Amino acid sequence: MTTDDAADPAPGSALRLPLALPGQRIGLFGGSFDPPHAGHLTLSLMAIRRLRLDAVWWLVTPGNPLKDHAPGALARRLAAAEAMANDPRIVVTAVEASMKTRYTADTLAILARRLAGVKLVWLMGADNLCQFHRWRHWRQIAQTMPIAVYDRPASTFRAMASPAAQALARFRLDESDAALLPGHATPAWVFLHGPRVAMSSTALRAGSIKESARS
Ligand SMILES: Nc1ncnc2c1ncn2[C@@H]1O[C@H](COP(=O)(O)OP(=O)(O)OP(=O)(O)O)[C@@H](O)[C@H]1O
Ligand SMILES: O=C(O)c1ccc[n+]([C@@H]2O[C@H](COP(=O)([O-])O)[C@@H](O)[C@H]2O)c1
Repeated sequence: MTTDDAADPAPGSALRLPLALPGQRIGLFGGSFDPPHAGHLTLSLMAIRRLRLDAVWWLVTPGNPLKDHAPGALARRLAAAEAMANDPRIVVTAVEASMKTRYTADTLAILARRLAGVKLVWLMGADNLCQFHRWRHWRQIAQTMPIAVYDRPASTFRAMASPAAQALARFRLDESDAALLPGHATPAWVFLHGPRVAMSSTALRAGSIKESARS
C-alpha cells in the first residue's frame, strides 16, 4: 500500500498514511480488535456497501480510554486483523500508535486536517453510541466528520435512547439516504440496520481461556 509522507511541521506530521485521494470516501473504524471477529468484518462490508465507501481503515487502537483493562499486544492484534480483514478495501492501520493519540477526538482532528478533501466517515457499533456521550469531546467528533452507527444485538434500543443519540437526533439522516453521508455537512449521522452479529471479543477471549484451561 502506498503511503503519504508529505512534509508538514504540525503534530502528526511524521505520520505515514495509506493512500487516499481527494473525493474518495473512506470509513474510519476504530477498535481494540482483541481479537478481531466477524462482527468487525460485517460492519465494515455493510458500511462499504451502504455508504458507497472506497475503503475502510481499521484503526487498531493502543487502548480504549474508557476500558480499565489493557488490550493484548498491538503487533498481535494487527496481525490478527490483517488475517481477518482479507478484503482489498479494508486497510489495517496503527495510525493512533504512530500519532501517539489516545483519544478519538485528537486522532480524527489530525486525520481530517491531513486528509482534507477526502470524505471521511467515523464508523462504530451501536454499543459505542450508548456511551458516546462519555467520550472526550464527543460533540467535537460529531462536528469533525459524519458518523455511521451499525446495529448490534442488545444495543439497538439503548443506542437510540442514549444521550448522544438524543442530542444529535435532528441531524440523523434517513437510512435510505445513507449514501449521502460521506461529504455531508456536519453534524450528520445514520443508523444502519443489517445482519446482526452476536459475536464479541470478550466472548472469544473467554472461550480461549477455557480452551487453554482444558488442554
Ligand atoms: N458484533 C458486532 N456488531 C456490531 N458492531 C460491533 C460488533 N463487534 C464490535 N463492534 C464494533 O466494533 C468496534 C470495535 O469493537 P471492539 O474491537 O471493542 O470489539 P468488541 O467485540 O466490542 O470487544 P469487547 O468485547 O472486548 O468490548 C466498536 O465500534 C464496536 O461497537
Ligand atoms: O476518545 C474517547 O474518549 C474514546 C472512548 C471510548 C472509545 N474510544 C474509541 O472507540 C473505538 C472503539 O473502542 P473499542 O474498545 O470498543 O474497540 C476505539 O477507537 C477507541 O479508541 C474513544
